[in-house]
Amino acid sequence: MKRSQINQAVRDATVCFIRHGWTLPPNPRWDVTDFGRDDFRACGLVLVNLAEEPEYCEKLMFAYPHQITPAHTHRLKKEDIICRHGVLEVRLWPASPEKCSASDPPSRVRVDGQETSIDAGSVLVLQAGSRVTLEPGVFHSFWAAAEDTIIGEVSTANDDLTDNLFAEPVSRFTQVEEDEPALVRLVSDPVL
Ligand SMILES: O=C(CO)[C@@H](O)[C@H](O)CO
Repeated sequence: MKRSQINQAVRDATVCFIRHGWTLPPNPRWDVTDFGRDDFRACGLVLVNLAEEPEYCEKLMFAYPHQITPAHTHRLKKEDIICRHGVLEVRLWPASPEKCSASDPPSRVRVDGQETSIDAGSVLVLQAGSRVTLEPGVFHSFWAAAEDTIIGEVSTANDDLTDNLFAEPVSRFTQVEEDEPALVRLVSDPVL
């Protein structure tokens, strides 16, 4: 990604967070990625790592409408993905998507704490305030289905270097092309 695109995404996410009352801490830990696909508006995510403790983590995320986070699961992390504002759509598979078929028995996930049956590859629509609880091994892909969608994540330990298993080859962190000065430092930027 170009640094100018990253700067614009940080500005757009900041405006959206402020507009809906999500005040960031000083020196937020920004993470902006196109998952190596080089088509950020179609595939990408803006994240702020709010808490990064060994026992628990929290993130605040922003996605443009229909911008997708590609199908992945986690080796160890259990997480709640939360729609904080707007509408969030989450596609779920009990295992790697290419191993699932429509005839598989429905799997159980918890939505707002309630066990729910869901067919492999079907889409959950989360309205603001709702969350889905994902155990390690459950593949998920998500996107914003409305303007100003703000996404929360509360989880066990997060390690984006080693814990993501993507269904298709992607690169978790983007390669940055420096075309203007950086507005913020990303978690993936080299330490100077
Ligand atoms: O786990 C998630 C979303 O499910 C993010 O925290 C990761 O950073 C995506 O790679």
